[in-house]
Amino acid sequence: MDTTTKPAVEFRNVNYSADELHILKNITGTFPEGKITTLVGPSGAGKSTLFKLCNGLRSPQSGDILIKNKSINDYDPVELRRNVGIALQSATMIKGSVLENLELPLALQSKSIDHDFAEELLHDVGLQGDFLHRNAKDLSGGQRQKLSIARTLVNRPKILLLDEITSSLDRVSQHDIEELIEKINEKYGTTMIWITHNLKQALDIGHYTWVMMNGEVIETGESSILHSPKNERVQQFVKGELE
Ligand SMILES: Nc1ncnc2c1ncn2[C@@H]1O[C@H](COP(=O)(O)OP(=O)(O)OP(=O)(O)O)[C@@H](O)[C@H]1O
Repeated sequence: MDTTTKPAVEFRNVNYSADELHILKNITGTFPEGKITTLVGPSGAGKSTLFKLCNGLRSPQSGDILIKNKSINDYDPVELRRNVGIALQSATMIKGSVLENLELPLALQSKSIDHDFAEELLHDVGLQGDFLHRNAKDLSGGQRQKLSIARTLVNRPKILLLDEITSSLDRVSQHDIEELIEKINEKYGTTMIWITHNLKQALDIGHYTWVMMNGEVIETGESSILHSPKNERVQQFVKGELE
């Protein structure tokens, strides 16, 4: 892993269990600041659970998670949400306009969004300003995902967690979103952690990768390790022999 870049997120011996299941086992590692790191691994490896620990939805039984060198335990929930945004595969919308959806993170803090800022956010994700007054339910899947990403940018998070954000999209929209994430990463230096089942995407877009299996981090490094992994189980995984 990169030793020259500061970590945006650091896991130190993190263990997490639920219902007597040891889901994350002694996770140690860093997600470098300003880089895109992909999180890959078979279904049930613990990838989404790791995200829930990063944004405070779950707490580990032991170990520590540092966000920008400060223990996650020392963040209040609003400060944590401002620093760590999340976008999900489902890109869930509330009933109403694009503007109302974009405003949601601020509405939760009883604030409204500045119109110019709303247009700038749409522009950042490649949507025209006149989308603001459209009904969110009329958007295509790709447009909904762009809006969902714009919504996570309202708080200008330093870290963005992306959970399978392209897996329900067609190839063109998928490519659009990949370009968009690269653009945001370059423009704002946002650290991205991206769960994907698409290894080509991990190779094309990710600077670094973590390979997880059965709650453990098995191999990490530059994304190119996916071309020739050292670990035998990771070799099987990249050949598609593990589900
Ligand atoms: N609250 C919970 N109680 C019990 N088991 C859980 C809980 N949350 C997750 N698990 C289990 O922990 C394991 C890891 O789940 P997780 O969703 O993190 O995996 P994943 O790598 O994201 O999988 P996928 O790629 O299929 O989304 C799974 O076996 C899951 O069933």
